[in-house]
Amino acid sequence: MQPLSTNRATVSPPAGADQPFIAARFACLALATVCFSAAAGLEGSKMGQPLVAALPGTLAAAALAYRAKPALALTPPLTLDDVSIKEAPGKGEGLFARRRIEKGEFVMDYLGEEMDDAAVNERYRDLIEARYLLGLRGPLGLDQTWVDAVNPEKSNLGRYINHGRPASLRKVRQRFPDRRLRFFAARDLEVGDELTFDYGDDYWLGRENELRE
Ligand SMILES: C[S@@+](CC[C@H](N)C(=O)[O-])C[C@H]1O[C@@H](n2cnc3c(N)ncnc32)[C@H](O)[C@@H]1O
Repeated sequence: MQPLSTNRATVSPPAGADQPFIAARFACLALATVCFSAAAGLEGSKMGQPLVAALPGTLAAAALAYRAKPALALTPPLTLDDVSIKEAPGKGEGLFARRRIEKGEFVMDYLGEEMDDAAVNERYRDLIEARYLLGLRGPLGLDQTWVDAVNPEKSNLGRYINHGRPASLRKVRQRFPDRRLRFFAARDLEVGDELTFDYGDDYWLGRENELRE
């Protein structure tokens, strides 16, 4: 887990920061395709053998390609130089752009206290009280890690991002090397635009009356 305090670093990320990851993904896929084609093109009538031989490498390259985007090092997260915390009518406080944020730019992760089911049950008798709690499912949805950003001292600016639909941020769920939710700009944001992500329908069950899209 990264440091949890609100990030006030002054470094601003360059625009279009997720383009290298898209390039990496395509490069890996291209490599996988080349390996596969080379193996499949080997002489002989037993096509099955080279195909089987190429399979592990192809799968590994495809997995790497799939994971490359979120797992590679990113530009620094946005700070209070780039965004501000302001009143968002009907939603409490929210996060707003202080400068133009370009589509594809890395915004930040959702950081907070990492908890297991037992810790969550101990903290909250009813999950409706858990307004800053995010569940990150593992492979096949078998286990779940919780991130609770209720404490501003143990979370980051991600806790101020309100729900929106359509959202101005795109979510990327990272599972490797650690589990986290990352935000990228889904479109160009102008100064004053609100940063939002889609919380999902489940979040609003029992809270329907509060919702302002
Ligand atoms: C993670 S917090 C977001 C930051 C919060 N607005 C604040 O002031 O700290 C989630 C809570 O914000 C409010 N909220 C977020 N998006 C909303 C929306 N679209 N409509 C109404 N309330 C919203 C709800 O109270 C929700 O439980």
